[in-house]
Parts: sequence; C-alpha cells; structure tokens
Amino acid sequence: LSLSSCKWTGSPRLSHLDFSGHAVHRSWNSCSVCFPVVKKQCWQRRGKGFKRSFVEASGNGAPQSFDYDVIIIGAGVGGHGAALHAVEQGLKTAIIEGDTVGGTCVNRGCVPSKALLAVSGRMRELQDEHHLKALGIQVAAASYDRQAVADHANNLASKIRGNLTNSMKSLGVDILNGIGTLVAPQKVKCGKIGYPDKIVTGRDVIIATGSIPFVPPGIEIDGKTVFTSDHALKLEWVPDWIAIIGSGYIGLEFSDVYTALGSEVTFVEALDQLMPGFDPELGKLAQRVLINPRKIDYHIGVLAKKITPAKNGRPVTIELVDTKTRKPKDVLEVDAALIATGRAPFTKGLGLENVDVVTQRGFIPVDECMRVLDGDGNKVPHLFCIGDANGKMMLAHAASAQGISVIEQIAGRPNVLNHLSVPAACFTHPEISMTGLTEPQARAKGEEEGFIVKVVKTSFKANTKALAENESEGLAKLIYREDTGEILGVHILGLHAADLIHEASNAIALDTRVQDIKFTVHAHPTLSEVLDELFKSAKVGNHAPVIKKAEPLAV
Ligand SMILES: Cc1cc2nc3c(=O)[nH]c(=O)nc-3n(C[C@H](O)[C@H](O)[C@H](O)COP(=O)(O)OP(=O)(O)OC[C@H]3O[C@@H](n4cnc5c(N)ncnc54)[C@H](O)[C@@H]3O)c2cc1C
Ligand SMILES: NC(=O)c1ccc[n+]([C@@H]2O[C@H](COP(=O)([O-])OP(=O)(O)OC[C@H]3O[C@@H](n4cnc5c(N)ncnc54)[C@H](O)[C@@H]3O)[C@@H](O)[C@H]2O)c1
Repeated sequence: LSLSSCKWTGSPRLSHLDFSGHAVHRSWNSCSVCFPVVKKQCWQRRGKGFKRSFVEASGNGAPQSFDYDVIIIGAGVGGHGAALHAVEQGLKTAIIEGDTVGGTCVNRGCVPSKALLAVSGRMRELQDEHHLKALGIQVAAASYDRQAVADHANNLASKIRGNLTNSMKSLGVDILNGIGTLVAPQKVKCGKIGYPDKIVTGRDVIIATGSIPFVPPGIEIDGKTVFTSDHALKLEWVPDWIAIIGSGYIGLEFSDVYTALGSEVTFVEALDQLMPGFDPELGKLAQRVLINPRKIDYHIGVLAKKITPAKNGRPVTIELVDTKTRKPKDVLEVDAALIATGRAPFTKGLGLENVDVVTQRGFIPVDECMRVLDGDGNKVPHLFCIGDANGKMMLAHAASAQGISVIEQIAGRPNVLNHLSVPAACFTHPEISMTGLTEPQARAKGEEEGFIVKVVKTSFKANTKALAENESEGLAKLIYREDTGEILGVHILGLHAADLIHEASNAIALDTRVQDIKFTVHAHPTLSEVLDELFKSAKVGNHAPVIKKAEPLAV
C-alpha cells in the first residue's frame, strides 16, 4: 500500500484500493469515479499509534463501516502476537476464540512439553553417575512422582494461559468466545452453542486457527494406549515400552522425556533416516548423542500402516510396511504408541467458500506477506492467514512474527518476514537448534546461483564453560557464501543450543556478514564463545569488514 498525505489533515493516509488490493487512485478527489468497491481511508496520527478517522466502503456485500479495524480468528500465539501489536498501533481489535485462549502452544504444545522436558533434563543429570562423579557430587538414586510432574506441566500451561488472557484484556483487545466463520468479505460470524450468533465486521481479518495432530489413516486412537501429543502431555502413565511413530520434533522431544522417566522407546520412521528434517550432519550427531546411548531402537524406511490399541490383555499392535514398496515388513507389539506424524491445519468450518478460498491439503494459501489467495491465485482483499493454518513454518514464534508482520502492513508499513531468519529448536538434552538453510539446501542454491558455499565447524569440547559444566558434547556449524560472507545457515547441537542460535538468526535477519560479526565481542567464559570461534574461523573472499575503524586520536 502506498502512503500519501491527507488533503485536510496532512497526515499519512492509504491510497485508494481496488477490489484486488491494488492502489488505483492517489488523489482523494478522484473517488467519485472509482470502482464500486473502493475504500477511502484517512489516517490521523494520535499519540504513539495511528487512529482511523474516516472509514467508508461500498458494494458487493462488504460492510459500509466496521465494528473493528482488525478481527483475528483464533487466540493461539499467532493471534495473540497480532492482537498485541494491533492495539499498540491504535487499531480497534477483536479476537475470536472457539476453545481455550493460548491455543496449541500454551495448552497442548510448547509450554507443557517444555515443563516435561525440564524434568527429563534434571532426571537425566541426577541419574548420570559418571557425570556427577566428575563434578564431585554424590546423590542418592533419583526418582520422580508422576502425578507431580504432570501437575507441573498443567500448572505451567494455566499460568501462561492466564498471562496471555490478561495481557490482551488489559490492552483493550475484545475477546469474543465462539467459533469464527467468514460469512462474507470483512464479515465474521461468532457462534456459540446456546447463544444467538453474533456478526462482527472488520476492515481487516486475520485467520489464525492453527493445527491439530495429523493421524494417518489406519491408526486407531483410543487416547490411552495409542495417542497423540495432546494426550501424552497429560502424562497419565509412563509405559514400559512405547513406540513413537515419526522422528520429527515431537517424536524426538518425547523420546527424551520417556527415556528419562524409564521407558524404552522404539522409533518408527517412514523416511530412510531418523530426524529427516535436520541438517544431515547434525542429524547423524543427534543420533550418536540422543539415540544410540539410550534405550531406543528404531525402524526406518517403514510406515506404520495399521495400529490397533491394546484390548482384552492384548498389547498394542503395529503393522509396518516398506515405505517404497508398501510390502509388509514387520509387526510390533508394544505397551503404547505415540503418533507424532505431523500436524494438520485446522481450517474446516471457517466459511472459506464464502470468500472463494480453496485450501491446499487443508492449508490456506498465502503469498509472502500472508495475504490469502483465492482459487485463481488472486489476493483476497483485507484477508490474511498466519501461523500453522498456512503451513509456512509450524512454530509458535513464526506464527507470532507473521502476525506482527501483517499488522505492520495493515498500519501502512510494507513488511515481509524473512523465514530463513526464524530460528527453530528441539529441546532435547542436549538441545538442537538451527536457522537458515541446511548444507544440502545451501549447496543446491550455490549451484543454481553460481556461488561457492563454505562450511566451518566448532566443537563444544574446546569451550571453557561447557567443560566447566562437564557437558562438552556438541558442535556448531556455519554455512556461508565465500564471495560475500552472507550467512546461509547455522546449526548447533549442544548445551543451551536453543538460546545460542539467536545471534545467528539475528545476523541473518539484519544481513550481518561473517566478516563483520567476527569482530563482535563475547563474554568469557560463556557458551556463546562457541559461535564467536565459529565466525572467526570463517574465511571470506576479499571483503573488508564494514565495521568502521576508530579514527587515530588527534593530539
Ligand atoms: C507437542 C508440541 C510441542 C511444540 N513445541 C513447540 C516449541 O517448543 N516451540 C515452537 O515454536 N513451537 C512448538 N510447537 C508448535 C506450536 O505449538 C505451533 O506452531 C503454534 O501453536 C501455532 O500457533 P497458531 O497461533 O498458528 O495456532 P494455535 O496455537 O493452534 O491456535 C489456534 C487457535 O485458534 C482456535 N480456533 C481454531 N478455529 C477457530 C474458529 N473457527 N473460531 C475460533 N477459534 C478457532 C483454536 O481453538 C486455537 O486456540 C509445538 C507443538 C506441539 C504439538
Ligand atoms: N521444539 C519445537 O519447536 C517443536 C516441538 C514439537 C513440535 N513442533 C512443531 O510441530 C509440528 C509437528 O511435529 P511432528 O514431530 O509431529 O512432525 P514432523 O513433521 O516434525 O515429523 C513427522 C515425522 O513423521 C514421519 N511420518 C509421517 N507419517 C508416518 C508414518 N505413517 N509412519 C512412520 N513415520 C511417519 C515423517 O517422515 C516425519 O519424520 C512440527 O512441524 C514442528 O514444527 C515444534
């Protein structure tokens, strides 16, 4: 959207938009000749944010005036991030939630899983006699109270849910309870059983309806012996032997929890390697550190075709077939099975047909600015989709960042989120983290675009802080362009890798080059020196650092 000055107030205002969102008039006076669906907006700066002083629209079912500047459907972390940023910009904002504020992350995802992982980390340390002995510590055998561990996860979720709700209420976001359905452009129905439907209109609408566990056909969930992460997070029991179907983020994190609490784990992975989404070198190291020394075995290249819950004294049975040939491979009998085979977008019943949007495998198609695309690939005016529902990057902070990016655009400031700068982390012990491209992806890009890719690595073994902690297993890997020093990807496995990655992801976001970042200073002794050493070991073409040298002192 282009900004020009309002004829009366002199303050910035959006130019007029045609139905497909293109600017058609730059002059206020030419409105009368506009297409039927033309919106005139004039913005007045008030205080720190923008406040709309005039809104008018006409034509084809679109409202004449709006109850809200922004309506968000779904109060997960994506919706929450968008709502807070919207009110900060002075936009009148409503958020519609059909279930529980906080969505997946707070209630059934990041938050409770990290509470369980905090316990698994401590259990692991307290059970590691060799490690404790090296530090000179003696403890009696560690044990745990399952219900108390489960309560810790549940209490944390309640606390964070309360924080999220209060933050929105205190800033003036209207929280509407009910199921949101698009009934027309810029018009949303909020439906709640036992209450009359409420129709609300918004100049801009953001879909943030998230995702639910994907369960492949043939797998029967009973919630007790065959379950998804939704059930597993309640920690109702700790099976002696559990099969985890899928070795992605959820599978890996739960293998860390279950083995620390005493279970034996069998992974079933459809692809030819465990953790197929990670940089292959880090994946191999993860297997050496997180899988091989633990009570974990695995079947790779096989699909769990049929899973039957335990019944009448019979165990859970899992029929495996070869992924490529689909021929039967094996039958496993275990105490329980956790299905961690990805997540499906939660977009049914949203009324997308009323705005001509056709989902792709359930995901809502969007462009790089999160603007929703219709069946013909055109932008649907004033409609955005963020978070898991668009499938771009199924991470909590990605959902929130997309929400903030959308609000920036709504406020008239062009914004495109660089997804390569969004970090990801797997909270195992030790952790794995990454940002940008994997080595194979970077090499493919280099070949296509004709540049040389360089890789350097540093080990945690030489890091003083890691050695002091007696936790020096780990590696950091930098992938960069030799000619320009552009950082293409960073991957870390080691103590606090999830915290360490931000220096690299911020460098990508701000386009800081290797030849510049290598002159930044890191406190000693800290784990961050692993990255310091990594950047310093990189050799970049003939580029001089951009950092300015101090002028000689005048005497
Ligand atoms: C076990 C697990 C662990 C995870 N750990 C991490 C982690 O450590 N770090 C990380 O970054 N990510 C993690 N994730 C992923 C993260 O939870 C999701 O990426 C994130 O929650 C997506 O946010 P969202 O706002 O898009 O959707 P959600 O959080 O799913 O929220 C969507 C909300 O919309 C509501 N809704 C849906 N339809 C409607 C409707 N029609 N009307 C009204 N309301 C509606 C839902 O009730 C829900 O509250 C984890 C996921 C799982 C399952
Ligand atoms: N720490 C985190 O950031 C974190 C933690 C948990 C979840 N998440 C998010 O949640 C999403 C879902 O996680 P996930 O682990 O379920 O999905 P995933 O996509 O990470 O991994 C799913 C795995 O299951 C395998 N698979 C699929 N169908 C199979 C079958 N029938 N038999 C055997 N294997 C099969 C796939 O090959 C893949 O390796 C992820 O996209 C992730 O971004 C993030």
